[in-house]
Amino acid sequence: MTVEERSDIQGQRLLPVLLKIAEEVGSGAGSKGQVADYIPALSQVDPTSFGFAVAGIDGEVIGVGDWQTPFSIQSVSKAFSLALTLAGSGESLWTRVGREPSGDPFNSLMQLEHEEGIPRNPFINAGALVVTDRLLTLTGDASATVLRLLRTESGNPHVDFDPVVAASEAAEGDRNAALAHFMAGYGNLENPVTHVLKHYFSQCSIAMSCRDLATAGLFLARHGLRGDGSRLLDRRATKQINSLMLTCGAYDAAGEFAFRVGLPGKSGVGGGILAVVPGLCTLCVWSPALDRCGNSVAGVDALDRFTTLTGLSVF
Ligand SMILES: NC(=O)CC[C@H](N)C(=O)O
Repeated sequence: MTVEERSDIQGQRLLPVLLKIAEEVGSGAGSKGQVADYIPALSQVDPTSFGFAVAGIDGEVIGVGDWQTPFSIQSVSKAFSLALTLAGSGESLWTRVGREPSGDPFNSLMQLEHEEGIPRNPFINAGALVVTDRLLTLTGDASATVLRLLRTESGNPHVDFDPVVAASEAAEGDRNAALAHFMAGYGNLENPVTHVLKHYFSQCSIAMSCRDLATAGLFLARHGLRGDGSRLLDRRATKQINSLMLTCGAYDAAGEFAFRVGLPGKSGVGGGILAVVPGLCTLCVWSPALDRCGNSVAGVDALDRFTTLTGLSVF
């Protein structure tokens, strides 16, 4: 038996765990932390929202709370653009972006100057901009390629960009523009800054529910296999993405996330977190109130409790 064939998640067994977490954590969602307010579209989201979904590698999905409500996936999209880029161009990406935790905020410029335009990892904004740039060269339309993957793997053809969110990201995008121009100055972008930014903002604006995001991320739990059984990534690349999610997926709180949750995870300032139990399932939790590093307060708490209660962590 290979790891891909390990048993199903036995959703009925896990449902009481999710219900307990929804009661203990979800009921207090919004009481700690702040909803992202750098763009109006995100600041208007109800801070008390809480959803949690678990998707098994066989496709079974269970969830509680607002698990079917779409939210802005923001930086969770970075895991998918990285997967597509590694699938398309393999190892060559690693000459242009590093693999070490940054220890700095996700939109920091400081480190980029020290390291001469080579971002520390693909999950800080600078690194994600390089990944988007590569995907743009590879496909001609980076954000449409990410959207197509998310639609196909979630099985939901209605997953879409949110043009209002994308437009306000662009309107408030000076920091990301600075990062992109800076890297262009070091010769680390292949496409015009405006194109790269447009595709980056679009991929961040995609709206999805916990149900759809957990399902779409299952290739990370299936060692690279897509829902139809075809291969998106080889085992090695999938292992590498999961490893990066563990070490770099929660910005400058990645150490704290690994300490508490014990799983690869990627968070976004929309309040979503996608986590992976390799060989078994994916988890997606959403609650919009964030800590000072930009991670969902209730989301991290819920994942911490889930892995503790079930023993489903990589440790
Ligand atoms: N950490 C995030 O989710 C950041 C995404 C956001 N769109 C930005 O680029 O600032």
